[in-house]
Amino acid sequence: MTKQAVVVPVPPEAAVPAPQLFPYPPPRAAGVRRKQCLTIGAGAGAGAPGRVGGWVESMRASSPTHARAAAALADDDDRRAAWMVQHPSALGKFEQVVAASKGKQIVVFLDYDGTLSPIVDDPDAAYMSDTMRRAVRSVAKHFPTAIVSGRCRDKVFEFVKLAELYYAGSHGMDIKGPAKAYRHTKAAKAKGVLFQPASQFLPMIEQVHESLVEKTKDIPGAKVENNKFCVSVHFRCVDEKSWSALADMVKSVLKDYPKLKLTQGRMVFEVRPTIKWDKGKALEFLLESLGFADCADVLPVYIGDDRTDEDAFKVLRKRGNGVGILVSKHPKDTSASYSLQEPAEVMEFLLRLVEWERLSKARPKW
Ligand SMILES: O=P(O)(O)OC[C@H]1O[C@H](O[C@H]2O[C@H](CO)[C@@H](O)[C@H](O)[C@H]2O)[C@H](O)[C@@H](O)[C@@H]1O
Repeated sequence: MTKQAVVVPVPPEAAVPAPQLFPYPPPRAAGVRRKQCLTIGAGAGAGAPGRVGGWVESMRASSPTHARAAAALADDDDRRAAWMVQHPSALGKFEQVVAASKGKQIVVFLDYDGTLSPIVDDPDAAYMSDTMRRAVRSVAKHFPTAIVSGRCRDKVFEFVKLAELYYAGSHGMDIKGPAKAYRHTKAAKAKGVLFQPASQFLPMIEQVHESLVEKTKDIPGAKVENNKFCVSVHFRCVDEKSWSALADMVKSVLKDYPKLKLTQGRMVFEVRPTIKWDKGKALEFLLESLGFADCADVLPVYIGDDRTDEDAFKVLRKRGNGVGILVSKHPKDTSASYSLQEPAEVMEFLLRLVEWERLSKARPKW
């Protein structure tokens, strides 16, 4: 077993005080540094001198190889143990998680890549297993369930293939509900909901997508993905020596589009409209559409692995209501309260949630 694969158990209850659902401000785990913010605002597309070094550093930080090497240097085991105290396993603390739902309707929000499907080199081959699909289908039978993804909504639907779910594609900028309303929901408007707050950006995103494809075509391994209201530029398969050149190219395209901003995910640049809309806003929108604007009625459970999921974790913290679960094998600065290591653990958690709901007699239903 490699060092990274070692699961550091959460110390016994007696030794470690049970974490609050939402300790605020979120405690910083020892040795975990806040990630550099890569958002480029209006007009700052390519101008900032000396920024390329920062970009490459951040690109390295999103590479597991570098993260592992850095973690090893900084005494990985100790850091992980400290981090796990602050972000215990949602499986290990399952009873604590579901206890918070007493008298409330659980609503489940699931990120796709890295949460329901393993991270792979080819974004077009990020398939979800049939067993995971069955688990998500079972969850949706019991709880309103939404997929919240950076991908184009149609593409994520092609992977998930479950018509009974809500889908929020393009980082929440393209929200669609199932044709049939959930019996668990309280609001009629949840049925057939469609919300696209960035629709005026469509022509601009098309243009930028074309420019990025053209500009990056000579960088081996670079892949530009059109996610409808946003564009991804992947560098997972790009030689590290070309990362700086790629970052420069993306920035040079964006300098003509001050209404677009650049953020970074797992070995990917994400070009998005500057509108104040993200996965956190999508979560709030969906809760309201489902008739659960009031925190007293609902327990949102959000599971995700990426930086963009942090917007949703922050919303849960701000509401003081909900369970944020980060999928990660490594300590990361996060606003989530709990952790799961990988998609296989996400599936186990979902199945346990279904089983718990089946066995639960006392909890009121809507
Ligand atoms: O919000 P998500 O559903 O997590 O989408 C975020 C990005 O996910 C995809 O990229 C990531 O997964 C790929 C396949 O495993 C991997 O090759 C890539 O390195 C990851 O960043 C998707 O392709 C992007 O468009 C999404 O923005």
